[in-house]
Amino acid sequence: MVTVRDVPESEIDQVIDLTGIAFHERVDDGDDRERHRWLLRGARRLGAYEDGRLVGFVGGLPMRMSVPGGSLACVGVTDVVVLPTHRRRGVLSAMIGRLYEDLDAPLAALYASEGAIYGRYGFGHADHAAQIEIDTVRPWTTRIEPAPRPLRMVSLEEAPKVLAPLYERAAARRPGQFLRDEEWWRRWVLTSKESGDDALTEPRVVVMDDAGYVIYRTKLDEESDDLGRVRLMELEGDDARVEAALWRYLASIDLTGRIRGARPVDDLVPLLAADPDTVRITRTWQALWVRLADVGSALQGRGWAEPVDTVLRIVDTRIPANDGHWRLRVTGDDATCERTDAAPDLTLDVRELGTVYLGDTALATLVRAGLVTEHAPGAASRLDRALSVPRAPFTSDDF
Ligand SMILES: CC(=O)SCCNC(=O)CCNC(=O)[C@H](O)C(C)(C)COP(=O)(O)OP(=O)(O)OC[C@H]1O[C@@H](n2cnc3c(N)ncnc32)[C@H](O)[C@@H]1OP(=O)(O)O
Repeated sequence: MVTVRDVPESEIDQVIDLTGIAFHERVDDGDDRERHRWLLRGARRLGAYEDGRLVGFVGGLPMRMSVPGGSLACVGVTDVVVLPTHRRRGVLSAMIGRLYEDLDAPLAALYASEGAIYGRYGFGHADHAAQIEIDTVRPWTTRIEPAPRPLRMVSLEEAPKVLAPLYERAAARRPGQFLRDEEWWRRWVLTSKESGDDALTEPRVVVMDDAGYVIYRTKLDEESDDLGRVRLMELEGDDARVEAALWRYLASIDLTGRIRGARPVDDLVPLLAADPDTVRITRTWQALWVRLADVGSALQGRGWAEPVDTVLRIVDTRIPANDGHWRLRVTGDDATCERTDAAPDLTLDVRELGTVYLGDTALATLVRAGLVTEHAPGAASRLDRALSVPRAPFTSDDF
């Protein structure tokens, strides 16, 4: 018989060993394990136990996510694992059920190892990422004049303080970003570990003071005579000229001939490049999944692009407090979302609400796909106009 309960701090190493088995990873003693311990110490830890032995785990990180017009508390769901000997017996469902009993944030979010898993728990894919590759073998220039201000390389020690205000501004402009404290910067972002590629250098940080920054790693191609590569981790600029200067800097790094990185789908670089043939989007993928844990607070807590007054029939089989009719009324800067008995304009599963919440996918497209029912003609398009965001949502942090 499997039971679900909190995992004490003393058992964190057992959790890490379990994740190694489920994710097919080596978990050596060392920096990676210490980093993982740190992450789990700060998490809500739910374990599934059989005869006192840990057979499943779900972690919940207390995070804060940028949403249109501000930020909201969000549980970052991580390290979801079940021992291979116990799979497909409902262990994950039991752990998620327990997690949902006392989620203390309007939102939950996760990265899915497989897209087929989390829709049933009310998560919808909420943003996309694009893999951008830039050929920089020949001199690379931009169509606009890059900001002429100097760039300086900053040590990893100094970086969190310098980058924090720049990142906060960037997160305020773009939904889907997680706010960071100094420890998160040091242990999670600016770390030489977990790059997924041992040949990559530690992160390099280059800043244009009070305007933008780039974090990247580099790697020489030892198997061929090709030039090395720049692995872009983050690039944020307050305006296009600052971004142009940062891209041009990356393109000019000696002994490298290619830049590669995961970027927002509306990244400016394909437009900025003087020779657009040098920039390729090699693939796009669904990145973060979002779950509205508390529909009322999540809808009330985000900013809206236009006034709207609509009734939604939300179907939520896992969190009953969300299930039912909700009236969303947005006037000026004020938004209310309350229960109602009124007839709905739209009927949708809470999963679909996660998909449209950050402005990534249009509700009208979900109506077209037969996933949302529109009772009042035009209701989806009206809500889409209110949901719309000036920049595509994107998430830099992986967890
Ligand atoms: C945020 C993250 O950490 S993502 C990482 C997820 N973890 C992994 O990929 C590691 C390897 N896999 C595992 O550890 C496990 O197989 C898990 C966690 C994915 C699933 O755990 P299980 O205990 O087997 O899931 P459980 O038995 O509760 O299944 C619940 C439902 O999900 C379905 N399901 C579970 N895993 C999958 C999957 N990989 N693909 C499709 N459906 C799945 C089951 O069929 C079941 O469906 P039903 O409710 O219609 O009957």
